[in-house]
Amino acid sequence: MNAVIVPDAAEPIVRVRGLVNRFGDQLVHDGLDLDVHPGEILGVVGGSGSGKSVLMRSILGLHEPDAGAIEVLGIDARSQTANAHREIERNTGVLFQDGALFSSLTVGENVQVPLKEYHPELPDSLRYELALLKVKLSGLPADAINKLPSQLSGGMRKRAGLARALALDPPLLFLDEPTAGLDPIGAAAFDRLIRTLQEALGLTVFLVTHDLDTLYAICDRVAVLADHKVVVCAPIEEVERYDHPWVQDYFHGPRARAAQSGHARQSQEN
Ligand SMILES: Nc1ncnc2c1ncn2[C@@H]1O[C@H](COP(=O)(O)OP(=O)(O)OP(=O)(O)O)[C@@H](O)[C@H]1O
Repeated sequence: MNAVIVPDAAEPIVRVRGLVNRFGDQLVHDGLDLDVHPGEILGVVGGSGSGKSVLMRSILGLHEPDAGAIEVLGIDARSQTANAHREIERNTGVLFQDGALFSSLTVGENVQVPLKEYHPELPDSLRYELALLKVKLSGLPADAINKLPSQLSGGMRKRAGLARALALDPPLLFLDEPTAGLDPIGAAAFDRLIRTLQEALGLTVFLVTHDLDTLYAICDRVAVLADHKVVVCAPIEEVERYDHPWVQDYFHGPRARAAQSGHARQSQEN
């Protein structure tokens, strides 16, 4: 039986060392190092094709890297054993970009998929109640539980995906561009939801994003992928000042100025 792992507060919850990924002649990662600290929201940014998704998939054991070491909650993610794979799956929730819900299952049935897999001993009624709790926790109305994904808006589908990611109470949550495709008000609400859940549940969050507002609003640290590695990983105020062409373009372009002034305005209001 795979149990929930309580993260060691003194150790990185994810540790990546010397990661190498290539596809044919194309080098994606070349000696990439990264630590994710317990209890933080880490934003991962980088240009299109810089390898954010491949990094996330490598950490989750969904992609086999060419070289390097990856530890997740003390488990060797590169170990080929089925038990290591299940331990990681049991302790991580993942929200993929499109929600990745089963289209023929209702929201409630989708949320119950991991519960059925890891807790087959639970009676159906209790599994339903647990799914309902996660649906509500994710900010959906209770009646969404009986709807099919096609009956929901894009934002609601993301919330349903989040409910499923939280089904097993994982200590570690991976979010792949959670605000992509949402309008600015919906995106800000989703950011707030992630921060609230992270604080209430003590989660660690690995968040791949292009959304500058998200970085300013909720990320404790930001890791920038460029030149096949993490060139800087620090609180956003430090990252903004980092002397690297991509970082300077990204954090000092017109969109960044809008996000920064919005963030400053919000901080003043609070
Ligand atoms: N299975 C694969 N086969 C071949 N090439 C791949 C595969 N997966 C990813 N790549 C390549 O690896 C590079 C990094 O891809 P990845 O999806 O990680 O980028 P990303 O930083 O997430 O980009 P985006 O911001 O556009 O989503 C890209 O050039 C991509 O084409």
